[in-house]
Amino acid sequence: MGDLVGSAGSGQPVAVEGRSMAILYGSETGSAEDIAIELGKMTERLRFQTTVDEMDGFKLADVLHASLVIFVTSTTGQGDMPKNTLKFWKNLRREKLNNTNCLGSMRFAIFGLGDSSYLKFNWAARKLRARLMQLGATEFFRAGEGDERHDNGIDSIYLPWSQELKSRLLTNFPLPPPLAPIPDDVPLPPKYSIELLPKILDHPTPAATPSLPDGDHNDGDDGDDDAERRFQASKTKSAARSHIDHPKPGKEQARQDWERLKATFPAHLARQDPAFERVNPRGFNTLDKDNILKDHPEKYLLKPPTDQPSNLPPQGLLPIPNTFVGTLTHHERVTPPNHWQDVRHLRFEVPVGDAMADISRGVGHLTMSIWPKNYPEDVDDLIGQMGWEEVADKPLQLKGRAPTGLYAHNRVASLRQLLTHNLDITAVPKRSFIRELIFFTEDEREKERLQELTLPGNEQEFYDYTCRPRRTILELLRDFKNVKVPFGRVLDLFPIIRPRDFSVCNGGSSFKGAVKNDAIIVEILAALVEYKTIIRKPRQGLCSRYIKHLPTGARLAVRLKMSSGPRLVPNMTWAARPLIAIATGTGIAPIRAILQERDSYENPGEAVLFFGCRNRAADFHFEKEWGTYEGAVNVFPAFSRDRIEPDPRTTVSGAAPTDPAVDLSATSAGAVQYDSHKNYVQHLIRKHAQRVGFLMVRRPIVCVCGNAGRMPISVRSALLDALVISKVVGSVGEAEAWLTDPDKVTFWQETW
Ligand SMILES: Cc1cc2nc3c(=O)[nH]c(=O)nc-3n(C[C@H](O)[C@H](O)[C@H](O)COP(=O)(O)O)c2cc1C
Repeated sequence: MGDLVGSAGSGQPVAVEGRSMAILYGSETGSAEDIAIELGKMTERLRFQTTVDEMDGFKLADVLHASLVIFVTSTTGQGDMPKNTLKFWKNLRREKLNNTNCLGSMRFAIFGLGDSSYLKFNWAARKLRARLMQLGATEFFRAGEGDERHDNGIDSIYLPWSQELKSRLLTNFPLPPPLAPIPDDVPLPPKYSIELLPKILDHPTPAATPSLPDGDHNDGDDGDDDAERRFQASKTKSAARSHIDHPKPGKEQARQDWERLKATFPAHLARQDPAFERVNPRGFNTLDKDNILKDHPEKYLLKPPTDQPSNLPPQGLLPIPNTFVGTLTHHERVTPPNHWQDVRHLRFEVPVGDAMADISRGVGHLTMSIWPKNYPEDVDDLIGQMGWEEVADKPLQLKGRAPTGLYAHNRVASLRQLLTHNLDITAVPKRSFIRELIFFTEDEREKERLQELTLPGNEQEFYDYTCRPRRTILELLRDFKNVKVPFGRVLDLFPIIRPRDFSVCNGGSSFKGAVKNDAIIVEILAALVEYKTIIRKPRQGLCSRYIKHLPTGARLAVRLKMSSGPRLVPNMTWAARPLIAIATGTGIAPIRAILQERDSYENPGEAVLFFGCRNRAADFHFEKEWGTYEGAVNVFPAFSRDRIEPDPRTTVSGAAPTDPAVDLSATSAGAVQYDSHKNYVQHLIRKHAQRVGFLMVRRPIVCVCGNAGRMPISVRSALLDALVISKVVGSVGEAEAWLTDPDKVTFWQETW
């Protein structure tokens, strides 16, 4: 971290010497990372020399060089730290640091992201904060705890917190006169650099993607070596269509882009110019507030998703570290065609080679990550909108640091390849994205509208325009037609495609029933995300659309990792413990894996499964399987949309199937009419309270998987009631203590 850097268009340096800020994040699915990036932009404007990276990207010693440190972390698993913090966290927890006051010089602030439906709300941030203070660090600003359960999600807490933090920084860390913060309408210098290479790609078609060399282990060959080699090698091949281009040298191109950018400002001057309206005689209807916010579906060129798009995303494997090459061997829609939800059962054959022993240890507890890709029609669309046709298929070299999670062979890719494999052009735009667009349009109305959408106080408007209709970046760019992003800025602007994690839904012999010795069979159950939004335009999640059309035989880079929390089937002793599983929808996936894994041991313990779905006929997943397990698995399905009637198949043989006359006065719900009108898992838990109580005193494993939100809260309350109803304890307070005592119950929740 060093001297003055760059210039922010005012002739003044961007950062002040010795005024440095390290922003360290821990994130599983990107929310904490987005916040860290946004905070980074804020502190850059306050002229802190700012570095934003995941915690594991920092060495503890380096962090101490920063004047101030901001930590942003989500909580995952059961109150656990996110994966990209584990190295840093381990370092911080070393015993030899105890009583050393080694962080005595650190001044920090922390923002946590969590979900209050979890038992251990925001525990990662709390644990981290406690340890930092224990090692002598000083908190310079109060901790913030965002909660997904709030009306506007994390923003409800984050926005006021960050505004207050900004004021505090301005007051407590004043800038030396005559410096002032960089105004919001002056662009910040680019962070990432890509330059044109003076050769064309050997496969300049939309479908062109680099492919892996031999072998099935995807090693993530992401080195910096000899970027030209591949192009040289293809020279003869592509001679017929090759032409020598003379692009500007990268630095010169970047400088020109930068000058052009700066020239579009300051915005307020243009806005005040009365001639502006005259030189823009075309109507601004599409940008008028009413049109933008009310939205007219017919404005969009996007066709509703068809069942078989003509042009599928290209196959081809990115050099993603620690991945294997999985081949799709089975792909089936398991819900009827007329059912509202499209759920897919996919099976992959994955040669894992030497990693077999490691992976086998995690069976029953694994997730599989898949990196989705964009469709060629969307990529073409964006290239057209931005006017990138000339450069779209030319090789680009990534210089310096690349954004976290961006993978390209030898750091060379065409713009089309980046847009296809790396950049999430159909994500719902974040506030920081919209704010950046202001710098890329010369149309004053557009600038003004973009600004309005991001102003503090306009959260509802922002939310109505982006999240509620789940508008995509592509669609937003169609609304703001004059936004032209220089291709060299794509890495600064567009989010990176993140892998989507799916719980592996098989275990035991089904998992290890290998075709070859070093191959395993991995199955997932994927509910495709398809929305009908308030603007009546059907929407699909990026990964859902990708999976929907994946043909059998497709080869994908997949990563297998252990879910967080305790391993639930590590050995025979654990397999023999009772299991109380509660799942809704595709939350059944990890439960099935656990049941199959338990079944591979002799004498697995008794299991009860409360499974919530809509209809027996539509989404009672794996119905036919439940009777085939060796161990006792008693399944109590709760069909929320079917007529409720006693079903002999759902009762426990030999055990009390229904409640006796119970005294409900001590339960949380008082006199609960638990199964008179509704049929959800929580009602069945109360109904079968005696069975639940019977298992609760036998040191069970309790798993809750499925939808986040009300479900885990209601289930918890029902479990507490079951403990009271079955007279295991005398009050809800005692039940609470029972459920949270790790010596009595192992509690595991995975909801999303
Ligand atoms: C599998 C899973 C486990 C979670 N566990 C917890 C938890 O124990 N405590 C909590 O407060 N939030 C928990 N959350 C909520 C996340 O912290 C929250 O959604 C956050 O915004 C995610 O941020 P990220 O995308 O940066 O990881 C969990 C979320 C998921 C999907």
